[in-house]
Amino acid sequence: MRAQLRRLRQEQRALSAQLKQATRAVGGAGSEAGAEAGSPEGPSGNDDATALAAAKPVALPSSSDKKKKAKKTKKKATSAEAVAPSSQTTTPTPPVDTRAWEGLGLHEEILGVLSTCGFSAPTAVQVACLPSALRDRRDIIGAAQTGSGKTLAFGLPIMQALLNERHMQTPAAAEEGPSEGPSEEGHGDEAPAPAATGGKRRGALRALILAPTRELALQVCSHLEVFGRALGVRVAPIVGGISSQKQERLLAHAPEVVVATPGRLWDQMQSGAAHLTDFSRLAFLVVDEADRMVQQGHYSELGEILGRVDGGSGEDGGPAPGAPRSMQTMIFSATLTLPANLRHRLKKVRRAEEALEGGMKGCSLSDGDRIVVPEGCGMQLCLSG
Ligand SMILES: Nc1ncnc2c1ncn2[C@@H]1O[C@H](COP(=O)(O)OP(=O)(O)OP(=O)(O)O)[C@@H](O)[C@H]1O
Repeated sequence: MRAQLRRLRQEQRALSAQLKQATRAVGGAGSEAGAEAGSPEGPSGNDDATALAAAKPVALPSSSDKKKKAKKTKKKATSAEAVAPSSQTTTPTPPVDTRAWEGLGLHEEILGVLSTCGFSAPTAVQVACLPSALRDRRDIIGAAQTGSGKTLAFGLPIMQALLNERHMQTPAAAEEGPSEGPSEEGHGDEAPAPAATGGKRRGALRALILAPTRELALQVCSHLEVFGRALGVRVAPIVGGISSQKQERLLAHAPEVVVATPGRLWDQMQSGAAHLTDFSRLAFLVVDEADRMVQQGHYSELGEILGRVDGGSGEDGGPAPGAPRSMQTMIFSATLTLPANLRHRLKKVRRAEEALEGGMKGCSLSDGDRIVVPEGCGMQLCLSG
């Protein structure tokens, strides 16, 4: 019995030594990543969380990081100049093989960014959405769980379209590659214009992404900025918590991509903010977390915004001069596929459908439990687990 006990103790000691060694190894790498990425945890942070971040060789925030960052952002956003850190220092990681992305129709430069981000393969929702969005330029209703990679499912088609445009317009300048990315201050503020524009600010808003909360909007913005910096596409947020001076500065740079919450965007639109009066060149409208959008009481602002974006004058509902000719609409939600309370959720989506009338033409909900996308309506339904 004693011998058995001794053996057990020895095994326990050996195990705990192994555990310590492993923790040190992981903690070291995690601390580095945390410190470089400006992790709030720092070297002495939560081991598990930093280990996860370190294990994922990506510049973009992981889901756990996103939650931490959302909290951090929430705190920061209450101060006058608050925006989430856009220029996260990237952890230098060896580029990964991106052959798994081939066949989806992505530009080589985008594959390059995916490689440096460490994204070796697309997620299911990305596989489901990208070909339809990129090649067929179809409208998308995308539904997939939180953390499944929806941001790039709608973000990459936007980046690709702007990149293609740049290549077509100024092949010589495009070969020179993008200029320096946005400043460390964040979210494109005071950044130089991309080289492809010959130093001039590009004019019109090309993509509008709506998210229900400022935290989500800032997360999406940060994700896309990683690509924007590399590709010379300016991305900026319009959310509460950013001072009006800072907001003006951001818009003065005429970002091609704006990520906004409906409330703040509508305020800015009503006050005639520069860059938000002409949607005639808008090529993408994305509504992220569409069901939450309705839950969070953005219904009326969303309706107003979509009215303007869709070319309604806002008064008689008729098409405004210069209304966008061919806008691609993508509506994403994390919750459409969850079986629990599906009917309940669909009721909310039905209201969302009304609010999003402009973007969901031709798509309806059946009496049962699924969204009906009629054949040939030009809309792709992408569901993923
Ligand atoms: N192809 C990929 N390979 C590896 N990681 C990826 C890939 N695409 C996205 N990610 C990472 O997965 C995480 C979740 O992605 P994303 O934020 O787009 O998910 P989401 O579905 O929008 O989640 P949420 O509903 O919470 O916004 C992010 O950290 C992102 O950097």
